Amino acid sequence: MHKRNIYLKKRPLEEARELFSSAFDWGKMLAVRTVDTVDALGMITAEEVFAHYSSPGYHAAAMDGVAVKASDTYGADDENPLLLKEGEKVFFVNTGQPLPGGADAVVMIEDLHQPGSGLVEFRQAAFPWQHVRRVGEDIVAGELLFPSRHKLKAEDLAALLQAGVFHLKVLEKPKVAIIPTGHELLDWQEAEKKAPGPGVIIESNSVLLAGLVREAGAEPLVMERQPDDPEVISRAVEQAVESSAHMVLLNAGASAGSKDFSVHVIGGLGEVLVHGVAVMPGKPSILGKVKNKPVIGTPGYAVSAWVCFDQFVAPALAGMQGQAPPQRITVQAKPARPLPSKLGQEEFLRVHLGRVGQNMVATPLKRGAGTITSLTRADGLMRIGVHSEGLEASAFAPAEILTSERALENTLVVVGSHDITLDLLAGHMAKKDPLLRVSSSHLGSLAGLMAAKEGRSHLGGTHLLDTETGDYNVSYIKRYLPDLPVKLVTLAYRQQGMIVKKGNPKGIQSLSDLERADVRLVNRQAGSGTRVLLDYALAQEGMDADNIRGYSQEEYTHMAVAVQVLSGGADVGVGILAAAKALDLDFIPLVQERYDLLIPKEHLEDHRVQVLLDTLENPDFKKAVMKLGGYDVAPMGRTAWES
Ligand SMILES: Nc1nc2c(c(=O)[nH]1)N[C@H]1C(S)=C(S)[C@@H](COP(=O)(O)OP(=O)(O)OC[C@H]3O[C@@H](n4cnc5c(N)ncnc54)[C@H](O)[C@@H]3O)O[C@H]1N2
Ligand code: MOO
Repeated sequence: MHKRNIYLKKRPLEEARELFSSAFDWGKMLAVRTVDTVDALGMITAEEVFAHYSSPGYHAAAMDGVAVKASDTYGADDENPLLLKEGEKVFFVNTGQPLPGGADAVVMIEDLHQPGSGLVEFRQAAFPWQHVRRVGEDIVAGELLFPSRHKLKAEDLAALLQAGVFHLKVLEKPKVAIIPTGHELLDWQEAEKKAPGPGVIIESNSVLLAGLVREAGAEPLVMERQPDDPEVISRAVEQAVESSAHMVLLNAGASAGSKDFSVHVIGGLGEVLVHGVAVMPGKPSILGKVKNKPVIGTPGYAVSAWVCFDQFVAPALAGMQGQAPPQRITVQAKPARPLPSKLGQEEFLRVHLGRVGQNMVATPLKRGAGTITSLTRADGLMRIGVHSEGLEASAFAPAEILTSERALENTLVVVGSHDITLDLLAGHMAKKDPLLRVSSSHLGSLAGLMAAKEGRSHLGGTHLLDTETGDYNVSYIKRYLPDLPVKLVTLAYRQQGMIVKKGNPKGIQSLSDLERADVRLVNRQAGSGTRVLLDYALAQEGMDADNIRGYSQEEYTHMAVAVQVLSGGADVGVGILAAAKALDLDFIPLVQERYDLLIPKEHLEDHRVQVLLDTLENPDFKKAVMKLGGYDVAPMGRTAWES
């Protein structure tokens, strides 16, 4: 068996970047070539560019009217109108036309009177060069238009043509070879024919990396996928290094698995500069050098590959093209909940961002390196430093923006209990206002109450049963938010019950079955309404949580509970019917409960909240919720209580 990798040394990110950047002469990697100006969009100038022609090349009328010699009009005013003869001293011109001999000013057609017989009347003197674009007003022949290493935009190409520069020297585009590796990978064309089975992964990193390469102004060369065989991979890397590519990305096999060969391959062909970086995701990144070309081992997990690209490849491609490393705009944001992080490594946390009152609130997305949706849904990145154990919910920290600043102002921030209708709601709200987005954090009802209290959300879902009165939410709000004016709006009544495998193989019928030795529960987190419900039901039945296997195994959403049941992590979980239906699981009803939205009154007039409240009146939305199953939408939008 091949020896497993042990990281040479986990380098701090900055040190790894420095080692990599100083190992190459980036600025000298790209050849220079001449292209037609019209084809040079996005290219980088290889030398200074000077104008050949002036623009305009002649004195031109800047307005429609007449050209005159200004001094011929001196003395004209309302009392002393001046008549000049057309063709002698006055010449009609249109915008852009050259001034006829001797003329040095243009009078706009609106300011003239034409009494007839070729005479033009002036009631105001013109001053020299009025409404005239003089030779070289814009560009003077010989002047510097662009420095070397300037990235050409559309307006730059237009200026170059005006200046008579029709061909110019640019840097060739960097070429980046991408080699996907892994026995388990399946091309999408094959996956289209038949859904991949266990152990088979649809190959998607090559499209991820190729896209990122393009966005960095370079050209991807996606090579054939390679099996987990060090000799074969080595040959492929060698071939890529010998090719016209300026850089090679060897994807996956970067970490310590028995089939992770990248570091041996790169080391065998050349030199490993860095293996292992103190970042997460992206830890197993490999930075190497083969025949003076950079060869990078990008980790197999998509987010890790993205971080590796973002931190090493993108700055390198910028350096090759004489550009500063890309830098994102940052905002100061408050995390919607405390975000603990491992000491000793920098974490790149993907977050939703949205403004609540004065605060920009950051809601963390999934943290796993294999969760590509944590990137597709991210508005920002919060970086938790190597020496930090995490971010506190009350403290501001910088977030790098991945989307537009405008989008951040259009996000409704929802923190509280999870309900599947909240996901539907976002789509229906967008029909009313396409710019609106919803960021939903599923932390449970009680955490939602706290977020509302602390100004970290616009609203939150809650379904906290008052075990004494049988009512929902009100007593909790009175206890936890005594001073916050709020409105409680009902979203729906919903069916809670036990989610079990299709066909109910364990024959679970009632709560008492949870105490059976062959039954394993997946629970919801403390502070969630569903947990309150289960604990209450157990107490009523006189059951002891200690006798329930899996009671301490917690999940944060109904869907996560259903996934555990589906995948065999548990036999039963308490949740809503819609979650069971979504995964084709069976369901044993327990109770119908009221699910409300808690809205602090200070946000009631907010446009985003208004759109939400309007959507609760929308029959299409109600229909869509009913279709999920297990919901009674009759009370949707009703005020359940207000303080
Ligand atoms: N014992 C240890 N295991 C792991 C460690 C470690 O330090 N010790 N590191 C973990 C970390 S962190 C990461 S990140 C991953 C990535 O490791 P590899 O670069 O070796 O990647 P693979 O194991 O080959 O693949 C991971 C994952 O990604 C999928 N994959 C690979 N290529 C593609 C592709 N082209 N398109 C889509 N998906 C791809 C692959 O199938 C795997 O599921 O390792 C941890 N393990
Ligand atoms: O650090 Mo790995 O890069 O978590 O996924």
